[in-house]
Amino acid sequence: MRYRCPVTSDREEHKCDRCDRCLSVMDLKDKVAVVTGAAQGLGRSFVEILLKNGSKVALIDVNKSLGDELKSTLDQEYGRDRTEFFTADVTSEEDLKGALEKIVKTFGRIDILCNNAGIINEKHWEKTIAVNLGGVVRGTYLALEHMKKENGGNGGVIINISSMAGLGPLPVAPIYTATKHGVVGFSRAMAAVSKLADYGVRINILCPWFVKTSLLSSLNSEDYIERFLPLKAMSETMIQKHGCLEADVVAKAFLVLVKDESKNGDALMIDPEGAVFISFPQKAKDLPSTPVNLE
Ligand SMILES: NC(=O)C1=CN([C@@H]2O[C@H](COP(=O)(O)OP(=O)(O)OC[C@H]3O[C@@H](n4cnc5c(N)ncnc54)[C@H](O)[C@@H]3O)[C@@H](O)[C@H]2O)C=CC1
Ligand SMILES: CCCCCC(=O)/C=C/[C@H]1C=CC(=O)[C@@H]1CCCCCCC(=O)O
Repeated sequence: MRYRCPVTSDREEHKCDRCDRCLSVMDLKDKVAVVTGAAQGLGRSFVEILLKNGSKVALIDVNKSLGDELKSTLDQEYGRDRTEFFTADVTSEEDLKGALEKIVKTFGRIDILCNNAGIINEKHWEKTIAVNLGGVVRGTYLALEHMKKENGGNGGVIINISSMAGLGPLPVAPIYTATKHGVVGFSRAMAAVSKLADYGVRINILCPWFVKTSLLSSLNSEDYIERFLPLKAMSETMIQKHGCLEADVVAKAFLVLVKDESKNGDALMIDPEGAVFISFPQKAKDLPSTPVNLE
């Protein structure tokens, strides 16, 4: 079917502010993407939408059995050369550094990184900080070494998965809330660094509402929310009132952040009513517009 602009209905060259022709849209064909926490849930949905858009995808997860199982499933649907699975713990510098080096050796480059691995554990809260915030920081820093133009990289985009708990309090999980707020702040700051240092890498944030995955069951278990268990009814009420998202719907919002090359330092919130870009308080002061050499 011939292309028709959704805004102007034009079929020829034109100017508008929404369609793929006019928006600077990243072509995902033959790009190399990396997804952490890829073996199930949202990570699996991000892997699948990237494959459907023509990318090659490196899957990283600490769960070897689930990762091997998914790799085998994807081989049958997309062919063996479109994906690779690497067992790695995002809290380990050695693991994640090694995995990214193997990925560059295998696929030759990294164009897209999704720091998705995350847990809810208010009992062992130091682990939650290590995975949800430490893992995002580590993945961002390690991938930038391969992606930034000053290192001979091709640039690209990093999508860090926060949560709506990165924008407001989730009382049943205060440490989870803190880590997700940290992901928002860190990612927006690194997006500014990338712009100032001319890395050529966009860094964006995805903030989903409750999604039907295995993580959600953590909110009902004393093993994971411990002293906040009496508050679990709050989350149940929110889910009953507003509903729960499907992972493949969240993946469509993820794709917007990947493809729209005008987005850097932007946070996209998605809940059952839809997706909206978050407007943050105006910057306290204007950032310098000229690139700064950080070496
Ligand atoms: N499910 C939900 O309601 C929401 C989830 N999120 C976020 O989305 C991301 C994905 O969550 P879900 O898919 O729901 O969870 P999930 O539990 O279904 O999948 C998470 C994956 O991450 C992996 N993982 C955990 N720790 C790891 C580590 N140290 N190293 C490597 N891999 C590790 C797990 O093995 C698992 O395969 C998380 O960052 C979560 O905080 C955000 C908002 C809502
Ligand atoms: C298991 C992960 C839970 C994901 C859903 C979630 O984090 C929900 C959080 C909400 C619960 C109470 C809140 O206050 C949280 C959301 C606050 C959203 C704030 C929206 C900000 C804005 O509209 O600009």
